[in-house]
Parts: sequence; structure tokens; C-alpha cells
Amino acid sequence: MKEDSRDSQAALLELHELEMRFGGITALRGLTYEVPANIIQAVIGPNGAGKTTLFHCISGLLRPTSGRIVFEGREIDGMLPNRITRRGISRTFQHVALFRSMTVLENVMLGRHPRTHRGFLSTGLRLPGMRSEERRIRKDAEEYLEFVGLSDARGLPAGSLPLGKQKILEIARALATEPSLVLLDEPAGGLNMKETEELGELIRRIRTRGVTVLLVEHDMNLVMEISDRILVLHYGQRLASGTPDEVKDHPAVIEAYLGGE
Ligand SMILES: Nc1ncnc2c1ncn2[C@@H]1O[C@H](COP(=O)(O)OP(=O)(O)OP(=O)(O)O)[C@@H](O)[C@H]1O
Repeated sequence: MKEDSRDSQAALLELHELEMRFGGITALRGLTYEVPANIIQAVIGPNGAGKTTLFHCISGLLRPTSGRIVFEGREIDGMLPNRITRRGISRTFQHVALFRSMTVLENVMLGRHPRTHRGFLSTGLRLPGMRSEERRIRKDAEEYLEFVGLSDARGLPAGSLPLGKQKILEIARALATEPSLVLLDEPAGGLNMKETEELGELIRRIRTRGVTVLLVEHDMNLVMEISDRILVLHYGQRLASGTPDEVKDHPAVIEAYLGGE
């Protein structure tokens, strides 16, 4: 399989002194970090370390209190989520957020055109040129379903799928926006061992396609197995970072996970 040819060392995402405060709680504390293109970058840390807050800031759901987020050389902090998606960042959520009564295929088609196509799928409204546009979107969506291995379920209501497959569907929908960075928030949560293994394979194939993956995950076996780099957060700060081997033997990480808990 072809490896992407982009310079794997160029920073795709830069966090500069990122700070997020909720009243008296500081969820991110002056976080500075760079994510190179074309890697699987995990973000781990004990509960409340700031991982989801970081994802919310990067995806535009939260405006950081201070600091900067630079993506492909441009500042994106404070941009609305839709604009950030158009710039090339998409995400999944800790708790799946699908249109449960719509089909699997329709959910991915919405990812392809998040703003415009919910209306015409549900009302049947057709404007000139829409039929060929819809055909193109449908074809693209089918390719994404094939990529994630959900083609057989394309006509089923999304809500009828088992949780593991709903999580994969969310990933397909995120990929359908053609991101260069995808944020996966606890994709293995609630999955059994076999589903987790398949998820790991899928995440690797996503990277092979040239999409950088930012992964928040509590399943340490999965994180250690597939990540190129790991950032460890603790109280909103960088505690350690490096390869899985570097991080797992880091005394501060061991202390954070086992010592003070
Ligand atoms: N909307 C909010 N209002 C107030 N405090 C918040 C809010 N969101 C997060 N926090 C606080 O910010 C801190 C970081 O929370 P966050 O959810 O980002 O941690 P996390 O590392 O994702 O935790 P977990 O692993 O449990 O999901 C916590 O102390 C949390 O209580």
C-alpha cells in the first residue's frame, strides 16, 4: 500500500500557549505542542486532564481563553466549527452523534455535504443539477463505506447498528469531509476486543491515506500498538511526549497514572 509522500516532519497542527479556563477551573494550561503531518498522534492522560477540552478547542466547539491554534500555517482558534471542517479538520465524539433514523449511507452523505443535503434527503426537494450532484455524493459516500467495511449495512437505519459499527460509521462520516486531520475521541470506548483490533487496523489505513490522526483513547493497548507519538496531559499541561516506548517508561507518567490516583 502506498505511503503518503508529504514531508512527515512538517507541523500540521501547532498549539501555542493554549489556555482554556471554565470559571475557576483551568482545563488547559499554556499547552504548547506540534503535531507533524501523516502520523497517528495519541493524547492520553488521567480523567479530567483536558483531552476532550483540547479536541473541542481544535474543532471550534470552544474558543480558547488564550493562546493560538495553527493548522496548515493558518490560525484557526475562534473559527466556527463548520469553517474548521472546511479547512480540513473533522472529528468524532465520545458519545456517538448519528442521525439514528436515517440510513447508514445517508449519514455518510451528510458528512460529504454537512450543510446542504439534510434538507433534500428528507424532503425530496430537487433543484436543477441536484440529481447529478446527489449521485456523485452517493457514489463518494459508498466508497467511504467500503473503505471502513460497512457497505453491507448501507440501507439500514444507523440507530439499528451495534455500537461498534456506529462508531465506525462516525469515522466514515468524518472522513467524508476529506480532512487532512481527523480527531477521534475515544473510538474504542464500548468495543469488544475483536472490534478494537479492527478499529486499530482502520486507523492505520486512514494514516496510509495521508490523513493525520489525533486520537484520544483510554485503551492503552490500542494506543501503544498503533500510535507514532503520544502526548501525555496532566492537569491541562504536557507531562511527557514521545514514542510509545519513551512514554511508557517515563517516571512522571507512571506516577501520574499510578502514584497520585
Ligand atoms: N464546560 C465545562 N465547564 C466547566 N468545567 C469543565 C467543562 N468542560 C470540562 N471541564 C473541566 O475541565 C477539566 C478537563 O476536562 P476534560 O473533559 O477536557 O478532561 P478529559 O481529559 O477529557 O477527561 P476524561 O478522560 O474523563 O474524558 C475537568 O476538570 C472538567 O471538569
